[in-house]
Amino acid sequence: MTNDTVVVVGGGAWGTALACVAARAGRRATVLCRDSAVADALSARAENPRYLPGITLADDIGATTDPAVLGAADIVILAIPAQRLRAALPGLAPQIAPGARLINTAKGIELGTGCALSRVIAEICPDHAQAILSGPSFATDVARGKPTAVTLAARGEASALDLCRALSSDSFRAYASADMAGVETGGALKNVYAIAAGVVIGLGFGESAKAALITRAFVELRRLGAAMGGQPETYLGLSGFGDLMLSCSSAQSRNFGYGMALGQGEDVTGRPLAEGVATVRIASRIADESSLSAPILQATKRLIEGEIAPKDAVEALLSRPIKEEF
Ligand SMILES: NC(=O)C1=CN([C@@H]2O[C@H](COP(=O)(O)OP(=O)(O)OC[C@H]3O[C@@H](n4cnc5c(N)ncnc54)[C@H](OP(=O)(O)O)[C@@H]3O)[C@@H](O)[C@H]2O)C=CC1
Ligand SMILES: O=C(CO)COP(=O)(O)O
Repeated sequence: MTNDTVVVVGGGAWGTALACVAARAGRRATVLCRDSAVADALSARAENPRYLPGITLADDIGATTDPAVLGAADIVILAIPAQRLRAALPGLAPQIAPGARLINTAKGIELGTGCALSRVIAEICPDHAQAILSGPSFATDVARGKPTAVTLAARGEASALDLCRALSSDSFRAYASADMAGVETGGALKNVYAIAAGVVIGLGFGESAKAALITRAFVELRRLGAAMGGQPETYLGLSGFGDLMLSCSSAQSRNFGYGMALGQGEDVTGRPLAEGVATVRIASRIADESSLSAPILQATKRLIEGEIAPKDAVEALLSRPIKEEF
């Protein structure tokens, strides 16, 4: 398989960082932006002042707003928000080269339908093989070339390994997996628990409480993920435990930041993208329909919907009946 040319759809923080990843791995990388001002800044100054201000990017990254660039791609990386995929893809799909492989990097579950994003992509691009890249990776770290490791899942070990090789470099290491459902659900659900961890810190409940929350969140995440088709061991890896840990422990995470603001009683309108807000709504419906116990997820949903105050949500979790840990 030829992997020379990578087109990244989405000129935001993650799309820009992933174009740097591809360029560092020796690929010809182009970002397909929606906004010509972002494309111009990337091309002329190797900068993305809107989404990654202050970071000088590799100067061999191309940028355009012309979807025709997809016609020359061997690999198309999708880096636009989860809830935008269904609307964005139909305009792009006819332009994508027939043999190109798609790698989705958005983290979420479709709100209106409960569909995994891989299903949304398969419905709109049925003839293209797809993969999922997910794991503990902040765009700012990755764009700066700081060491990062992620999971890359595809149907078939050979395909996953081939894509891992195509994107890995001395600062970015991708591990192959064949468990697309496990990698996808881990990335989507960790955002919900990052909001919950942010709430705990925003309330001033401290690091011990946060560690307890993360540990119990991990139990829930594995339970929900398994019900959505993931394999248990996948959640122990970078795209599961790794990403949960990162996102629940750093204010760099937009989901954690959203939760912290909620915990501090701030107005969250207009905050940066927090994918967990949509995911918690649909995941709570999925949990209810399958009668799965997910108290942290359900409390987070009630809190986000304004049905319960942050402090009461945490107290409700602590006052549940005493039971065995496992
Ligand atoms: N940032 C990170 O550290 C990481 C992010 N991710 C995931 O990557 C995905 C994207 O996140 P991120 O890049 O950070 O988000 P940003 O908010 O930084 O950027 C979103 C980008 O998507 C573009 N976009 C939105 N809607 C459309 C559309 N309909 N068609 C084309 N482009 C569109 C925006 O364009 P415009 O500027 O024109 O609005 C913007 O360039 C999310 O699912 C996130 O969870 C995964 C790992 C790490
Ligand atoms: O997914 C991420 C890190 O792996 C980015 O997290 P946020 O979307 O919460 O910023």
